[in-house]
Amino acid sequence: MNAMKSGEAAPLVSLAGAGVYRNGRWLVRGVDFSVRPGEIVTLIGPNGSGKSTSAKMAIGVMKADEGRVERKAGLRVGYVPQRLAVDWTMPLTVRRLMTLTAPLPAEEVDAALQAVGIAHLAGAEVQHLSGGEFQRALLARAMARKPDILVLDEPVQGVDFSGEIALYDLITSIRNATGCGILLISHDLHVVMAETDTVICLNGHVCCRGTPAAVSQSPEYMRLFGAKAAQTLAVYSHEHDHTHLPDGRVQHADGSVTDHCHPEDGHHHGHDHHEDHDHGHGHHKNREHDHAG
Ligand SMILES: Nc1ncnc2c1ncn2[C@@H]1O[C@H](COP(=O)(O)OP(=O)(O)OP(=O)(O)O)[C@@H](O)[C@H]1O
Repeated sequence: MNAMKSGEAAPLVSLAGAGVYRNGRWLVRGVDFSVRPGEIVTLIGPNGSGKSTSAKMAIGVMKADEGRVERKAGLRVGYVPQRLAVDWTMPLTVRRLMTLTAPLPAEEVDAALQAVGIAHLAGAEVQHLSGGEFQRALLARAMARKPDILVLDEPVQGVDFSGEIALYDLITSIRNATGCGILLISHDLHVVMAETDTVICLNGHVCCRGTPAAVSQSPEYMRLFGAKAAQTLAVYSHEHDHTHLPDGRVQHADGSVTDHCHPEDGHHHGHDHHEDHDHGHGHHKNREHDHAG
């Protein structure tokens, strides 16, 4: 639990049993989570498991077809999508990128670039930026609008290990400085930002949720990743026992394919505050199912 977070603060966004249905199938169902001011929530899950869809539902970019999605009145959202719809054949400076979709006074552009450590690259062409510099430019662009919630879809894509640690440190310091809530989508199934308050693992539904295990504090982890990494990264250990195929059917761990998840599984069977790191989970019949919402 971090000092910035007020446990009493009303959620900025909250989803209850939310799902999206498109082109004859459910992309994701039964999604429950909320993000409060100062809180960091990380969505993980395999490709196509509904991470981006859930984040888009949370901020209203995609409409939920079931369940409830509530947002604080007047919520300001800073969204860094996985991909930008930009014509990369055209030269584009970092400064121009900052004002591409909405005007921003020059001094605010400079301040935002300064805050993410790339003030010296204001005149550089976006095409020439490294992966880490590009993600910083996108962060600056989102932060310049002083959002209540920052939604980052895979912010460490194309970034090496040390760059990843530096970016997570930056995200933490942005949270500490502004108190904004952060909804992060991670491409890594098992290693998440240590500052994460809640990990939500999606697999077409909420598969499990919990805090990142405190293994990052363990001597073994420090030996493996180094002390600096151990401060920033934590392991979230779990197993998936089934995969949702693109045609809507479900492939189970034994290779069998059925039309649905097993009926007793429900759409989501979270076991809150899953903190043991050796203990995988599956669709065990005797496990407590989370059908809230
Ligand atoms: N607008 C849409 N219309 C129809 N299907 C969609 C739409 N957006 C996403 N999908 C499908 O929904 C599923 C979930 O996609 P989503 O992008 O949420 O997954 P993800 O977990 O973020 O995946 P990745 O890790 O690959 O980014 C995918 O099968 C995708 O093809």
